[in-house]
Amino acid sequence: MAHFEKLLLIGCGNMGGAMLAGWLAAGEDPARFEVLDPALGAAPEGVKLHREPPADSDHDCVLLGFKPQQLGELGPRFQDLTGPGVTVFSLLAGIDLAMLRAAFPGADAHVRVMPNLAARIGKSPIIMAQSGLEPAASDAALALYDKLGTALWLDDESKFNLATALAGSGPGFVYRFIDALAAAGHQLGLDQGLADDLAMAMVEGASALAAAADISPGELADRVASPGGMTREGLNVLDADNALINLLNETLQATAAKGDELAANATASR
Ligand SMILES: NC(=O)C1=CN([C@@H]2O[C@H](COP(=O)(O)OP(=O)(O)OC[C@H]3O[C@@H](n4cnc5c(N)ncnc54)[C@H](OP(=O)(O)O)[C@@H]3O)[C@@H](O)[C@H]2O)C=CC1
Ligand SMILES: O=C(O)[C@@H]1CCC=N1
Repeated sequence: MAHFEKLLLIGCGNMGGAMLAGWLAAGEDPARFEVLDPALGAAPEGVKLHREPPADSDHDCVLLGFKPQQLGELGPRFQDLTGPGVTVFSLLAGIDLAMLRAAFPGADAHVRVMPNLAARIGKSPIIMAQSGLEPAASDAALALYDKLGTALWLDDESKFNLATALAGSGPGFVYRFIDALAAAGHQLGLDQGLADDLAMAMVEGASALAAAADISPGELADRVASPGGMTREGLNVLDADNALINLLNETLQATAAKGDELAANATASR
């Protein structure tokens, strides 16, 4: 039996919209998708848009793309859309499988999915954890999300918020880094436009090289630092007292902790 032939995306904002665009760009048939979003301007061509929960949809899975803070309010409204024969895929940060099972008890299976915005261009890591999928359905789920980048099962769900902080929120931190690098270049004397262009082009090339290289980013950093040269002086600033590592440690901790808080608040509001 085929799995996940018709996906109903509930909430097509920044992340859901990026995923839908990514699937369509990867050549998926738009007829495979429907969207439920009360105020969305328009769905992509060929994708049916519902303003109200549809009574006649033949979907076999939903993808929850609204905010975790809305679970208590919206969960009860979508019981009819998540009955037997339907798998619930959820993007809701912090909301764990036990909470998804409690919110959508009629569904066949429940899957946490954590992509990032690069799903739009097929370059997102996608972390997944599941409950209730048979092996063939599990393979089909992985294949569906693999079209948006690289999908993988995280065996230990207790690490999901931490993995989310690194890979789901991560682009936000990288964009902040690019901005900060450009701002520093400008403050020290480069024209703003030149600093912006150099920072962007540098990060694009450096990350492509790191992805293609057969040595680690740490070794690559050492290759950039010519003996007795300039780069080592800058690396010394980042490395002093583990400054950068400590900063990122704190960044990931704060981000992951917010996932626990979102879950606790959603539980309290049930
Ligand atoms: N942004 C990101 O990079 C990532 C986000 N996520 C997760 O994705 C989810 C969405 O986040 P994000 O895309 O950033 O947020 P957005 O606010 O951009 O998207 C949420 C969407 O849900 C819609 N919505 C609101 N109420 C309803 C309703 N009753 N029925 C259907 N749709 C509704 C919103 O419409 P309206 O705007 O009109 O209220 C909006 O289009 C969250 O759970 C988040 O944790 C996961 C990974 C990365
Ligand atoms: O900020 C958030 O909560 C979501 C989850 C990961 C990225 N964005």
